[in-house]
Amino acid sequence: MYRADDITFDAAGRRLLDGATAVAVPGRVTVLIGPNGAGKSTLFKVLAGELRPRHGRVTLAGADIVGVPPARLARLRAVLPQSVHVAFPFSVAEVVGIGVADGRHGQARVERALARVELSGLMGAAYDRLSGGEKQRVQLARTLVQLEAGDGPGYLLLDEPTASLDLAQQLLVLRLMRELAEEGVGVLAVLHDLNLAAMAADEIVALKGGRVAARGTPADVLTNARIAELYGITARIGWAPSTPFLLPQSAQR
Ligand SMILES: Nc1ncnc2c1ncn2[C@@H]1O[C@H](COP(=O)(O)OP(=O)(O)OP(=O)(O)O)[C@@H](O)[C@H]1O
Repeated sequence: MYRADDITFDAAGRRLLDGATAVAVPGRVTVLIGPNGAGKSTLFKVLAGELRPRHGRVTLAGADIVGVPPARLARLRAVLPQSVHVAFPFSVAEVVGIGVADGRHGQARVERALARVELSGLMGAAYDRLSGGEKQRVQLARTLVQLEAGDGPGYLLLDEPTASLDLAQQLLVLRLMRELAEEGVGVLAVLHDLNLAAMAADEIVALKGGRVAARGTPADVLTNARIAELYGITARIGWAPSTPFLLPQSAQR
């Protein structure tokens, strides 16, 4: 398992995370939700090894990731951050194959990954000319190549992977997350959209004020009381058929 346990993180004299725990489990999809400023991206960056916690540990298969060499870490887990800046005029295929395009195998992996995100037609296109949503799917394809070239199914961390995608592409990403989990990958994603979270997640972890406010199945977590506590709104909750969906109603006064 890939665990961030009891994480406390401070910045600029503020406690951004306060004893938060999140776990990516092979074969399962875990989704982090919570209001703006809850600490989701901070916890994500701690998990990814980008930020060092003040207290708590991040471990992969029992080993503290601090001691895992970066090249080994890259073969065990792939990370899709919220935004990626590509400074050079690379083609789509070059971005997708960054770091792992080893000859014929690399080329085949790049082609497979682009087909999975339905962007085969853009293989030779200039990355910097793509739309925001296309860039996001190209970056997702990059993580697929990285996982395929890695040691074992591995783990995939996604920060807001559906942020600039239309409805069809959101569903594509959800379907990919599920397929990867079925292939044994441990998937952990930050999602804002609670309906997408309900559709995607085996387990939801809800953060508020840097603490875990709730965790469990979508049906456990997405209740009226929790939604009010987390977001200060009321919501109408329906079922489709056993997955909850939410219609936000009004801010609580
Ligand atoms: N380096 C930093 N220094 C000071 N405060 C920070 C720093 N990084 C984040 N914060 C603050 O920490 C809080 C949590 O930020 P974070 O980005 O983790 O929240 P989030 O849950 O991902 O929010 P959002 O949904 O808006 O993306 C916010 O109030 C943010 O302003």
